[in-house]
Formats: sequence, structure tokens, C-alpha cells
Amino acid sequence: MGSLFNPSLNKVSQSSSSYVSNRSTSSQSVERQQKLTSENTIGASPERDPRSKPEKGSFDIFRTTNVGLPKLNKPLHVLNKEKKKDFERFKNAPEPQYLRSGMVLLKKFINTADQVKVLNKCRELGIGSGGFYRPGYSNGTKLHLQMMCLGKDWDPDSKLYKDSRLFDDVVPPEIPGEFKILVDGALHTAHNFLRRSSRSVEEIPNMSPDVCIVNFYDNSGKLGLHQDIDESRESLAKELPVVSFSVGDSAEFLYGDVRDADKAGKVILDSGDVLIFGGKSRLIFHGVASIKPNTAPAFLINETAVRPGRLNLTFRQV
Ligand SMILES: O=C(O)CCC(=O)C(=O)O
Ligand SMILES: [Fe+2]
Repeated sequence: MGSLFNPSLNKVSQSSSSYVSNRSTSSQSVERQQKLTSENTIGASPERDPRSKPEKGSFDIFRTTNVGLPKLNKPLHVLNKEKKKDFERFKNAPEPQYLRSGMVLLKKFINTADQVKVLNKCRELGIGSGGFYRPGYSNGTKLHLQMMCLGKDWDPDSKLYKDSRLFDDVVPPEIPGEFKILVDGALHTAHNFLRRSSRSVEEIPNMSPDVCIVNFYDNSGKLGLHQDIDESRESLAKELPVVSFSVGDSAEFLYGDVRDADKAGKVILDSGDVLIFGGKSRLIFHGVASIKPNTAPAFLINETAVRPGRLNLTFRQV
């Protein structure tokens, strides 16, 4: 089992990644890919934990005490000024960034009000039945994040999508309609951008999400380089995109053709950003190297009780 950037994992990735760069989209190739990466673990802790089951009790992404909070005793007029600046910042979203074929970053796509809504909704669902838990593997290693699935469950150990969770048989909550509208809008914006820059909209196929994996990283959270490869053969063959929302503290996100952090591209994902990777980038290795403390916009801290850390939602059509 490897921790983030464990060099021993690179050996596995060399074989699978050289395949990635030459991959075709036939079902056979997807099957082979799934075999090649079946040993993947994503950022599991190297320390062994004797429990194979997820930790009990739901996790609240809102703080219950003020411990660890950045100081908020700013005067009201300063808070209002910051809020106004935040709104200005998000009013004129910058031009999307083209990272590579099939991979587009929509900076500041989710406006401030919607970020607050996403946080509140994830908090509500996260403390309920089917909410956040700390996932791990049957050998006892744990991921450095809290996770909740919407639509269907995805289990990192068995790597299977199921209607209910393996460890408690709970059926995950539905994906909220407002989230699906944002995903639609993000794909639409990415397609318009591709068109405007004389590229083919086919670089990013359309999709309608039936699963959303929600991760919450505290300031020491991370996720090792991995591929999202557990979706159906059909979904992978069509190279349907993963659409990823970031809310809260910023993250250092790595991506590339091999599972090697030194060879990976790096991009900062800030609160409100939407990253899309599909088409030729559908099987990229990607992960979260670190979370940058105290980088969440002031309005999130002022308008919600969110803990220090980062919320990430990845939408997929599995
Ligand atoms: O947190 C992120 O930005 C990435 C999450 C991810 O790769 C995943 O959940 O599969
Ligand atoms: Fe992923």
C-alpha cells in the first residue's frame, strides 16, 4: 500500500501509464486498463489501522467549536468590504484555461451564493444517513480525507459502484438538482470556450451525472496520484468527463500521463473553480498534493461555519 508519491508505486504506473498515452477506446482496452490499475490505492495512509471498517460516526464539515478557526474579529465595515470584493471577483469570471486536450479549467465558475449553497447542502447531507465517513482499505489503511457519495456508492476498496454502501447498507442521498444544473452549465461553458478557441467541442463529450463523490480535506488532507477508472466500460470508452468542483481552501492539484509527481503538471484549484477532464484526458493520473491553509474566500468563512479545509465534488456518469 502506498502513501502519496510513494516511489514504489511508480513501477506500477510506468506500465499502465505508457498504455494510457497509447490507449485506444475499445472495451478491451478499458478492461485491460482496469486490470492494470486494479492494485491502485489513492493516498492511503502508510500507518496501519487495525480496523478494516470505516470509522463510525458522521463527520460534520461545519465546526462545532471555534478551535482552529482563523480570527474573525474584524470590524463589520472591513467584512462588508471583503464581501463586496469577493462578489466583484466572481462577477467577471476569467476566460477558461485550456490545460490539454479534453481538460479545461473554469476559474471562478461557481458564484459566491452557489458556493455557500453547495457547502450548506453538503453539510446537511454529510451529517445525515449516508453522510461523510473516512474511507479505507481492507488492510486497514485509511485515506487522508472524509468522503460521501451521492447517487450511488463508490467503495475505494472493492472499487465498485453499488446502490447501497457495503459497510452499512445505507442508500446514498440523491444528487441535488441544483448541483446537476451547475454541472450542465459548466459543460456548456467549456463547450462554448472550445468553440470560441476554434477547437472541437467533441474534445469533451457531454454527460449527465448519476454519481457525485464528495471529498472533504482538512489542511493536512491529500490524495495520491490515481486514475478514475472504476466507471463502466461504456462510460470510459465514451471518455465521458469527470466534472470537479472546488469549494473552500485552495488545493495544489497534480495531473499527468504517469503516476509520478515529478513529471506531473500542477495547477491551483481555488474556491469556485470547476475542472473538467474527459476525452483524451479522461484517464490522466491526478491527485491532490496539498491544501493551502487560510485561502478560503472571506465570504465562505463569514456566511457558513465551514471548517478549515477543502470540499471537492466530482461528478461522473458511471
Ligand atoms: O479533490 C480533488 O480535486 C480530486 C478528487 C478525485 O480525484 C477523486 O475523488 O477521484
Ligand atoms: Fe480522481
